[in-house]
Amino acid sequence: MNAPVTIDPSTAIGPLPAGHPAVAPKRVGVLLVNLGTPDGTSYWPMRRYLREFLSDKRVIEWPRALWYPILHGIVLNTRPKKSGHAYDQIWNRERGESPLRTFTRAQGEELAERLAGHETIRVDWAMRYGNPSIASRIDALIEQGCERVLCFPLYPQYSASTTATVNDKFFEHLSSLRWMPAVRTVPAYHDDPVYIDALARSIETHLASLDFEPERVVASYHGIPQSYFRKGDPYHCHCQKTSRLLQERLGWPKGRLMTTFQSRFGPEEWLQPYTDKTVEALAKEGVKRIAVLNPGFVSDCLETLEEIAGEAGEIFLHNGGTNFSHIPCLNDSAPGMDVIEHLVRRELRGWVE
Ligand SMILES: C=CC1=C(C)c2cc3[nH]c(cc4nc(cc5[nH]c(cc1n2)c(C)c5CCC(=O)O)C(CCC(=O)O)=C4C)c(C)c3C=C
Ligand SMILES: [Fe+2]
Ligand SMILES: [Fe+2]
Repeated sequence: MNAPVTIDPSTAIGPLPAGHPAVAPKRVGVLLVNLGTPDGTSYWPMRRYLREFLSDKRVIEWPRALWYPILHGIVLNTRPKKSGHAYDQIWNRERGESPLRTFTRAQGEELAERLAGHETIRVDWAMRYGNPSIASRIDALIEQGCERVLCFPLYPQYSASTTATVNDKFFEHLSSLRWMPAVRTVPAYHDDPVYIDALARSIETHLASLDFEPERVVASYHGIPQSYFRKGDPYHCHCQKTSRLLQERLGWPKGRLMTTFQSRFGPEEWLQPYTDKTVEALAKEGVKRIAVLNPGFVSDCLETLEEIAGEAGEIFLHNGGTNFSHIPCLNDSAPGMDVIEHLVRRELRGWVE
């Protein structure tokens, strides 16, 4: 019988017994996770991405027996071409990837720089759907010696269809590991003062750069089906609270900042008022100048660049508006990184001093 190992492998004091696996230094990992992205805009990469995304029960809650025939029989035959065309309008050709991936990488790199004073911290980033996968980046963090990992779903407002599914995927991979790291997840931060202040500063800076003064500013959030809200998803309340705090922080009169919901998918009723219908109605009522921001998106992506900066702008101008401007997401701007850094430092308390 072998003699028991008397050294503490986590501190690696003393020589390891023959055959003992190499012991890495103790580190703390931070994993930023955003929604996802196809690897390319042509049919097959689009189809692979949409298949993974739209097979998620947290995203489409319909019974599988009802949804799968529609998904595989109709959606995956028609949507890849349509979505591929939309991605083509915004694709980052220099890097060969979607803007969401470019911005998420930039956020990861900038956060790593901001935390460089802490030798034990390693920062990485991943996508819930597509690449780099959450599993592959957890493995990479563990390989670097991370025994503790903070998972950061990059969504200010909680929704089961975004925050929860990132955490599901994170825990799914942990369940396959023999030596599981200790973990924490970053909660939604829809009412965090640092986030509200960053949004307000981004609005003020953008409006100051315009050669017109918008009569209305529209805060457009990604929608969810009404049925998810009725089942208890707090997303709608989180969005409303973000808008209220933002309006208070800006010191604007009631009504100047409007809240709307975009990106409907499928036949169900979604959260209202709808963004496209609202900008159309504003133009028809005689409002000439508006600006739109997307407080629920940490990075610009298909839904902000193509659907809002592109389509919503066209709808507004086509119906009588004269000036339309899209206020960029916080992305990797200094105020945006202040938010991410603030939340990560707060959640690492007790793990990193
Ligand atoms: C029932 C379907 C969907 C729900 C619920 C949903 C919720 C939801 N999504 C985001 C953020 C993003 N969604 C993005 C794209 C996107 N979303 C859906 C459907 C649902 N989203 C679809 C079908 C698509 C793809 C669009 C297309 O192919 O035409 C993106 C953009 C990704 C990118 O790479 O640019 C984001 C971000 C939130 C915040 C949310 C609920 C709160
Ligand atoms: Fe979505
Ligand atoms: Fe969209």
